[in-house]
Amino acid sequence: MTYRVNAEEDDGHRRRLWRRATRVHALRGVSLVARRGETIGILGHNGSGKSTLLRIIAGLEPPTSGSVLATSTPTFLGVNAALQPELTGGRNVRLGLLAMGLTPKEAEAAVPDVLELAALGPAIHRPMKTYSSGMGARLRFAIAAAAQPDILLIDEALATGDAATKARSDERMRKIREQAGTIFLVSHAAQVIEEMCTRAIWLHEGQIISDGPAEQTARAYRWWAWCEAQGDTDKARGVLEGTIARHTPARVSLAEPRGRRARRKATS
Ligand SMILES: Nc1ncnc2c1ncn2[C@@H]1O[C@H](COP(=O)(O)OP(=O)(O)OP(=O)(O)O)[C@@H](O)[C@H]1O
Repeated sequence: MTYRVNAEEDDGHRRRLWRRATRVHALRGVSLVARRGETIGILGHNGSGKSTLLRIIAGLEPPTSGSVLATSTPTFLGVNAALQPELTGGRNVRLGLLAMGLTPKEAEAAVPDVLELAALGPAIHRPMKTYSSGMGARLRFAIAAAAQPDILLIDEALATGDAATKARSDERMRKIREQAGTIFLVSHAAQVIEEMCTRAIWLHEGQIISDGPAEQTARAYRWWAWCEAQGDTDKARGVLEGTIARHTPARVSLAEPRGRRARRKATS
């Protein structure tokens, strides 16, 4: 996935500045197969391409090359765009549910569950712009959790909230996981990925450098992130190089569905 952007450049002495069209390679050569029953965590540092990958899977952005094939429409648990800061939490619940594709009847039926999970008390009657970031995150997560799609995409929804919220949302996540066929979960928190996922993918500078059991991938990522945070760049580089050396890129080849091939043979 390549973005075309206008970037500013100088001549090295900062005397002159000009804008030049340039390319950002957000993802490179990413191939993967996700199976029913998998909860796939996506890890990577800032700008590594996690959100871009999710947006492409969701169909919100067309990839520069390649394609996404899915058995049903992947649904993004992200309702930020639909919510209105001027409206109360309660009104935003209805708005968010409709924005996620529920019918007015389904939305009305889902409201009590959402309010219970958000647990905002009387604050639910206040405009959303008066909420703390944790309260806003709780409301967004509760709205998002009301959807029960077969392929579910979650971007950082679990990273916020106090301990009580986390316990409630973990419980809700478990239920969502039981109902959904496949889940993709983006998070910076390797521990969340380790606890919630069956498989994890580590993206580094737009490339998959590790794809395997969640515990194994998340631990390697956590070790690398810790070395980076300590400023131990040699050790961090060692972890990165070791991870890349151990990784065997997936060779994805898509066979034509049997029925169609058989039909084509029969008619040719
Ligand atoms: N609309 C866009 N136009 C231009 N560049 C973009 C756009 N969206 C993302 N990028 C670039 O693509 C790269 C990957 O971005 P992306 O948001 O996917 O990373 P991320 O891993 O989700 O980051 P973070 O953890 O900080 O949210 C970054 O270099 C980013 O600047």
